Amino acid sequence: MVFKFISAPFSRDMGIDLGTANTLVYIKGKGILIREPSVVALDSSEDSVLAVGEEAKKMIGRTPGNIIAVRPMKDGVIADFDITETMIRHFIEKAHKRTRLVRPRVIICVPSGVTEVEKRAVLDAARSAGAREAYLIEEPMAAAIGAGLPVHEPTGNMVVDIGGGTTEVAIISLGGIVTSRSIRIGGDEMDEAIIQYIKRKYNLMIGERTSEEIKIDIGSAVTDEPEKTKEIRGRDLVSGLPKTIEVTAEEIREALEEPVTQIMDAVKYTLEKTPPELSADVMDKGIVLTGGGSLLQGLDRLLMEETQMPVHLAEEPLDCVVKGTGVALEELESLKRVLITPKKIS
Ligand SMILES: Nc1ncnc2c1ncn2[C@@H]1O[C@H](COP(=O)(O)OP(=O)(O)OP(=O)(O)O)[C@@H](O)[C@H]1O
Repeated sequence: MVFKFISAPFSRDMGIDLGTANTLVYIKGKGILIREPSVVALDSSEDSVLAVGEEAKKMIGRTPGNIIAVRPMKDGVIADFDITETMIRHFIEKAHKRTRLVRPRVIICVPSGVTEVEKRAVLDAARSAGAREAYLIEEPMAAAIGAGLPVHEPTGNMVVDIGGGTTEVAIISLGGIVTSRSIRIGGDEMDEAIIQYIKRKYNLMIGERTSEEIKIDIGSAVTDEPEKTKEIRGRDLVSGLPKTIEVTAEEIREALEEPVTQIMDAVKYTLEKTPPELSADVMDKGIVLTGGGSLLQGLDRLLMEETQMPVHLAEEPLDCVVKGTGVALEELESLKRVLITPKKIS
């Protein structure tokens, strides 16, 4: 007997977490298919795109004069619209294996601080990249949905999403954001703080990638192993030559103190502005941390000490936002209320 497999038709509707550091794409019915750095490499002499994503990230800080590696979403806003559009188009096409037969519905997650002009720009980029309908969802809402919080219930849910460029703090109840605060401090700022610290203390210049590695390997908000060390390489600012030094976990904790304190202050500020009934709910259920920055060692513990509230790190914090856009896609009709732009574009 010959079996004939007929592939079930599946919708290519997609959710995109357009992050400062990483872009993730969720395809309805399939899950997360793309997870790549939000970086585009350009050849400035020919004005052409050389690489997008992982391949482009490898070029950061290592490019010859005519090639530039750009992060179009620096600081949680669209720093360069044309390049952002190129990046969105690339990821949409990649997720569709470069077929252009299906015009998908797309939900894009943007930081809550973006301006109306930027929102329109993202929608236009999605449309020109082939979307049939495009919607926007705010990052803290997507993060809360993705972390499995009951956002529709009449109860206070607090989410702190620490991304690359921004930290978004929000209290959500009944499908809406009641109080929120968005600051331009996130993982990137932590990397920068490490660069500045090493420069000040050791007269050594290190690059963004090295500094991110230091943060991930030995960085912390409160450290249990202050003596732990890491060897790092950079350029001596006096001799101009390459040099290797050792830094301790305690030094890196000190370097990260300022951005970490700013995140703590943003959470406390939001709690102060929260209506009492909702803060009582948060007191019971706790604060949920999402986003890659929340993986900084000891950050959850410090937040617990500073707020005297329970703090939970979401499962797979880097994926919460895109998972939230995925849920929004699956339940588009009932969730339209939480989408910023319910009006379809076509
Ligand atoms: N284990 C870790 N410890 C500390 N930081 C980490 C860890 N893993 C990832 N990060 C940091 O998380 C950040 C990226 O997080 P994420 O992908 O959630 O941000 P994003 O969604 O791209 O940014 P945004 O939300 O600002 O648009 C980077 O700064 C990265 O260095």
